[in-house]
Amino acid sequence: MAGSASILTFCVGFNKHSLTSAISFEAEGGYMNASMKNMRFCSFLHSNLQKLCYRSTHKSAKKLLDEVISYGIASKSDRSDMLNKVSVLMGYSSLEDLIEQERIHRDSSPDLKEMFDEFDISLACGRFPSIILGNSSIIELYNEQSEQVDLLLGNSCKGYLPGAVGNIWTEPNKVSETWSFLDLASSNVNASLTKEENTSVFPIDSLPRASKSGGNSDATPGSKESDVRTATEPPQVTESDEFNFDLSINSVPGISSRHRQQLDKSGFHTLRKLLHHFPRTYADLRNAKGPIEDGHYLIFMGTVLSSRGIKASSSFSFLEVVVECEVASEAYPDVKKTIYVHLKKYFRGTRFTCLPFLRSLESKHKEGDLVHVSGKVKAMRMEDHYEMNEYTIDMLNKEAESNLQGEARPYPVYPYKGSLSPNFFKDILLRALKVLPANVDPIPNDILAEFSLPSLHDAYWGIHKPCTLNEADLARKRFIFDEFFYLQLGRLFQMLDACGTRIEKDALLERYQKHELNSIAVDEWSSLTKKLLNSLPYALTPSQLNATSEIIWDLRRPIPMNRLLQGDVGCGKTVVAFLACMEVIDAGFQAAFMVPTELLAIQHYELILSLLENFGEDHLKPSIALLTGSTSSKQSRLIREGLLSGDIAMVIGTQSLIADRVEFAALRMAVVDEQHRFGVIQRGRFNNKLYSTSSSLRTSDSSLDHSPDEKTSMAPHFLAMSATPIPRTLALALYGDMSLTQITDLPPGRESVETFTLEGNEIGLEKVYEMMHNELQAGGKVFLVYPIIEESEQLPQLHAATTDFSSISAKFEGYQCGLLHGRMKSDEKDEALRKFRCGDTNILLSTQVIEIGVDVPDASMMVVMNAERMGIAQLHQLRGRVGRGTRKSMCIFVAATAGALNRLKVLENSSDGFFLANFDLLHRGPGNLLGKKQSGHLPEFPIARLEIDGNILQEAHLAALKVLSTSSDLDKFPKLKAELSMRQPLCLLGD
Ligand SMILES: Nc1ncnc2c1ncn2[C@@H]1O[C@H](COP(=O)(O)OP(=O)(O)OP(=O)(O)O)[C@@H](O)[C@H]1O
Repeated sequence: MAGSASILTFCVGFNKHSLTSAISFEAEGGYMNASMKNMRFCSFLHSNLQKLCYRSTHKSAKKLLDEVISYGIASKSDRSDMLNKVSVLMGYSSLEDLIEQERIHRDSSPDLKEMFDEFDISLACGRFPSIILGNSSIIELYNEQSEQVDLLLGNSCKGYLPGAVGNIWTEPNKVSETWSFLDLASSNVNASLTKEENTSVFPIDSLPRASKSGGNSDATPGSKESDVRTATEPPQVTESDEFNFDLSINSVPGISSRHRQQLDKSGFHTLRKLLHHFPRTYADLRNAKGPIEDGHYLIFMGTVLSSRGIKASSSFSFLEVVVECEVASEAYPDVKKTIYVHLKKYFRGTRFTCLPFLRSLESKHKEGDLVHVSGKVKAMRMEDHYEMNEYTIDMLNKEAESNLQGEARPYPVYPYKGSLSPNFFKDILLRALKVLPANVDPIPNDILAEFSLPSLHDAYWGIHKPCTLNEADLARKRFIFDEFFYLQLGRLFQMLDACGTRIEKDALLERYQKHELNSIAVDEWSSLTKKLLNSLPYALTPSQLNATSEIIWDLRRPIPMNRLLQGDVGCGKTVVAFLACMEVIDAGFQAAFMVPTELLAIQHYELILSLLENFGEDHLKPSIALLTGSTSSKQSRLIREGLLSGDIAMVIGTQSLIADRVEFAALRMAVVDEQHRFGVIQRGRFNNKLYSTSSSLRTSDSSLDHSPDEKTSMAPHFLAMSATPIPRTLALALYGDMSLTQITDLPPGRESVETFTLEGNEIGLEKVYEMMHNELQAGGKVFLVYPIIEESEQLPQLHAATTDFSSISAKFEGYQCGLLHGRMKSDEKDEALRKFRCGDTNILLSTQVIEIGVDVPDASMMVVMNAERMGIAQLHQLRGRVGRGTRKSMCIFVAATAGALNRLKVLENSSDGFFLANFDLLHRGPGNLLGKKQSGHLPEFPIARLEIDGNILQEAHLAALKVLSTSSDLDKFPKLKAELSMRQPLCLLGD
């Protein structure tokens, strides 16, 4: 969409979609370039909300109506809050959900898509592979809030915003009292740095560009620089020794004190911060070649013919700027013809009809000024005259002029930052570039050459002053590479730092570099491990065997394992982890197994006990304990004593395992199930539980590399498990130091779960109940999953487990219903699950507590209410609770609105957890895939996007390994070490 003007125009008649579009647009920054838009949106929202409230008799709806009156003057967070509530009132689970649905709706409706595409200036950059319009956010080194922060954080709202160029609506009522403010904020008409302003700084051309870098310079076609880059005066800083990216902005010559203050106010304190203010996109300054058709978004360059502020009536005025442009004639492409573009901007209100205001407006553009205009064209009556009511206009300087004559080069378009205009950035950045010494790159040349990267010097030039789009693209790749590279380098550096000896360091590096699998064959597994293997009622799948062998190989190494075991739901990870635990227990050590819920802890505990039953002789059985929040204090004291003395070999439990009071005699392995439900910090806490010697634990000759007596402190091996398959790139970003083991096959005999999506209206629910009846009659068991426990006033559209309990019981007479939710006591939950498992209950109404790990192999049907509230990966996890046995199973996702079904459809067609996790990553971003807890530990990548730049992350990982194999303490690369500590103070790295 181009602007709220157009959105509101087509929203005149109320329908749900128009309100959705407007809210979605507003939330995504509709207000962001001109705060006065809120007034307009506010009235629109209010009037439509009134209509909604007639339909809803709910008290909260009325209250919301009162609140929305103040939308226009509310703070950003309050506005966000209001939009959220309106979204919920409309039947969406949240504002984010509304945007998601809106996007899907738009994508699936050709008409709407066309309408949106029409405004999409990404068309102008379609040929530009990696710079994505509106997505290259401003680098925030200091994290201060930019004026242009979207209402919604999160990725869901990015990706189809047209950005400043497309946003046009101007509501003059809020134009600042001082008209001088107008050029900066009153519209999207980009405030140009006027010639007068330019006089306060030295002429750019007097500043030299440092000579071309000595790095991998031939990777960048940067040699075709125009004369503006030539040197005539000595630079302020050219010696790379003296140079530092974190120098104050004062090192850039020729900045007036006013501009310095403005820069400072906008957070540009250092050269690095300034240089990382990247262009939002690049425009092609050559005038349109193809036919000029109504409604097309086009870019022209030309000279201003006239600029007039016209009073049309006592309360109505407009500005008309006419730009003369030369374009290729349609009939004869080689022949030029002249066209006239009329840029029009309207003002309503008596204040805007007075002469000084109009004069001030027209003086912004002078006759003969070279300008670059872009916007939606509409033919006027006169031939070769076109109108643009939604436009941006940029003043061009000499450089652009010379470009026009010579070879066209991409024209960088910068985002506004505070009161600083795009043109100001063009100017100041050119000055900053000129003080860059050629040899500033901390990354060694051979690494640059190996990964075909331009030097840093060339990359800065390439991104700010590219000669070609490829050059800009390559430069952008370099900056993404840097973001990933320093992250990986920091993590690996810290890991190596923790290794005591050279041998350990080499072993660690070798492990990362070797791609072939290292594994220990079953014959060589310890006797206890083999005993457990033989006690299993089934044979391991090839994948399970491989995974166990790989883990055991790691366990026999002198350095702590750090491995992520992942596989689809129900693939049998638990038993692999148990086998690994047996391996360390056999060697005389202890193992801890941490799971996110008590229910799961009990389930695992019961499973291992039942497997140990088959062991026969008692004295060979390791002693195993269960420790959760519900364990009585007496019992938990006994367990803690047992762990400290070494009498207990393995403990299964919840987060209580990492409580300070729990100490181990010889903890050698920590397993964390559903790793991403815990923060990375909790994982790190196991490392504090270093073992000390405990000969009492020794039950056989150790096959591990050394016994506890030989070494007194080593962090335990760490095995994380995840059934939300984390795409490899994400895993690398989250845990740069982790090895990955994947279980790729499912136990034999599993049939895929037949999946349906249905709208939760009366007809839909009747259908669901009918299917449930059929399943129960056929002897099946049904999970009925709810988003909340009790009905809530705030969330009237959500089904609730306890509320539905009696109606479901009545509906399914003759069948027993059970209830399971997080507010029940531990033994009540356990009992509810037990009854369901043994068949005493046939329907289990539950909340998402069952999402993780609950294993009832003969449960054959699942119905998920308000499925629209959950992510795809999460729904897949839930679905994994059925189809775990050999019985044919089915899953129904019920969504509150028809619109929400589209997103869920992917689950009907795929049961591949890796595919679905990738889908979630692409559509909702890493934050949503991982959930709040874990995504909080995701590093910030200002320009890289994990979901599409994954290959660069892999390269960065390899490059970091390469550097550290040459010099594990980075002493051979002092510049790199300095840069690393600048970017990521080493004490803050890792966990
Ligand atoms: N090789 C196998 N052959 C047959 N059944 C198996 C095999 N491995 C595991 N199972 C069974 O498959 C079911 C799922 O196993 P498990 O609970 O270990 O899976 P999981 O990967 O941890 O799943 P989730 O992530 O959903 O918790 C269990 O009932 C288990 O007994």
